[in-house]
Amino acid sequence: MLTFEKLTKSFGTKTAVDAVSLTIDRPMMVGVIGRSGAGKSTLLRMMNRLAPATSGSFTFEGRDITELRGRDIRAWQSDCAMIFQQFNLVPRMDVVSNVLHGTLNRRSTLATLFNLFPKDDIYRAIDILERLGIAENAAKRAEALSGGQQQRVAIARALMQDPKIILADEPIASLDPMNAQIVMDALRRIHEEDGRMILCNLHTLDTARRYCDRVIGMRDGRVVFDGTPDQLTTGVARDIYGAEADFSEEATSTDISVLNTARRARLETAS
Ligand SMILES: Nc1ncnc2c1ncn2[C@@H]1O[C@H](COP(=O)(O)OP(=O)(O)OP(=O)(O)O)[C@@H](O)[C@H]1O
Repeated sequence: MLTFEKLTKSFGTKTAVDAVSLTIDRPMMVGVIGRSGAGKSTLLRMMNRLAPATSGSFTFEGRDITELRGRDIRAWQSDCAMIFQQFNLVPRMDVVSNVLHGTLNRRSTLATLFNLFPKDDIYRAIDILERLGIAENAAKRAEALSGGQQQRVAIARALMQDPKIILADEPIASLDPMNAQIVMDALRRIHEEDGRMILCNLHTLDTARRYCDRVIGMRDGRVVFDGTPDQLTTGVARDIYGAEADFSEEATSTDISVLNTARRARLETAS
């Protein structure tokens, strides 16, 4: 269904993604983990065609996405929606208009200019907001919402495109543990209920283990692990993160109870 064949991206002499080859043969929730600079964002940006590949290919349902040009790239970006760590909403615009902007790729410039949206799209946007539990905020400015609510607006905007794939680049990195959980629960539900494929860059091991069907570990642009969450042992994680013997899983955790335990342990050691 989705195949990477020696997909590579270089910036000058730096190879950010180095000959990545893998296949994802059915819609699943895939977590991509690795330390900062491992190439996770660059991989997703190439998939979405926000960045062109230097070499290699990426095919979806038999179509080489790296070969697309112009209008075909925009059509692909509708099928393959992306959400970001910083939400990328229009802060002063109301929530429902932000969600409706998910339809920009299929609307005329004039309609966009005057913010004209078909009634059916408005109803659909509100339905999606309802599904994500934030419909009561539809008329508020995006900037008035909490981070977790804003990320759910961004997910709603992505769903408005009715995408086959959702790419999430560190979707919970700016959120507190409680909101992180709400956003990850929403993504998991969207995968399970709609059968959409979700690829999610994650900083934290426990989130990858808890929510993903498959985990891909990257190090220095290469895939160094590709397996199920239960194969992701501490030893494997240490290898992915290139960490020393003092590597601690808690350092990559967003789970409230794990954080509290780690904090307690640190306090006990200090006293
Ligand atoms: N536009 C760019 N120009 C030059 N180098 C870049 C560019 N984008 C990324 N890089 C480099 O490519 C490498 C991979 O970066 P990338 O952002 O993909 O890593 P990452 O795993 O997503 O890290 P993080 O978790 O910090 O976002 C890094 O060394 C980075 O400095």
